[in-house]
Amino acid sequence: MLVTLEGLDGSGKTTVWEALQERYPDAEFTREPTNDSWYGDAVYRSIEDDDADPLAELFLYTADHADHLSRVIEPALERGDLVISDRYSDSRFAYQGATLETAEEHDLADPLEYVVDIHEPFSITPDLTIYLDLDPETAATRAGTTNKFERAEYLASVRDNYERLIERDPDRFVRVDAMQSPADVLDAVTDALDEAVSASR
Ligand SMILES: Nc1ncnc2c1ncn2[C@@H]1O[C@H](COP(=O)(O)OP(=O)(O)OP(=O)(O)O)[C@@H](O)[C@H]1O
Ligand SMILES: Cc1cn([C@H]2C[C@H](O)[C@@H](COP(=O)(O)O)O2)c(=O)[nH]c1=O
Repeated sequence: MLVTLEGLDGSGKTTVWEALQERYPDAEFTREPTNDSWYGDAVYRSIEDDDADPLAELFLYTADHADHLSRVIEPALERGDLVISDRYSDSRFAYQGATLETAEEHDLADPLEYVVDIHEPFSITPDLTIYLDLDPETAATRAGTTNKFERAEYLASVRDNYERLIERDPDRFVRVDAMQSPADVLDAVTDALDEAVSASR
């Protein structure tokens, strides 16, 4: 079973992902961008480059995703493991969808749909996606505005894209209010996860 954690920068995904490791010691915990491959290294270089071409950046993230799938996710799912990923393809749909929306050099009719279509032939849709919902201003403040993505105005359009994704596939998403205390957020995530894991047995 594949479970993903999604949300804006600073929404608390990594805090939750780390806490879940105690509760699910046998699960495969993983993340995107990956932090153990040269594909992930290339993505982190692009994140630091304010002038990166948005389409080139999309394909770097997508290359990292393809490697992540074949090297980590597919083998774990074949073993029957529970896989919990801190960010996954919805991050690309929401973030690169937003970046390409304002990219003057690339005139795509619907950038979010374009990014979804690129993934369609090879990617795996998560069984459950937990969306930590937070307003863009709080997200940018918590994230510390350390890279080009962590700005409230940009995060507002990323949030709109997450709403579109939830609307397209409401049964896959569980929305958790990320303004709650970390303990309450963790409780809500754990409830959703426990329920999905029991239902899959
Ligand atoms: N529920 C919460 N309430 C208040 N602060 C929180 C909460 N959850 C996490 N934080 C704090 O917000 C900051 C960002 O948290 P975290 O790194 O878990 O977010 P993230 O979604 O993984 O961010 P990013 O996508 O930028 O890596 C950290 O300082 C963390 O301690
Ligand atoms: C997977 C993925 C991530 N991003 C962005 C979101 C963040 O600002 C950075 C790094 O992620 P982290 O969780 O803060 O380490 O990358 C993106 O734009 N597109 C993606 O597919």
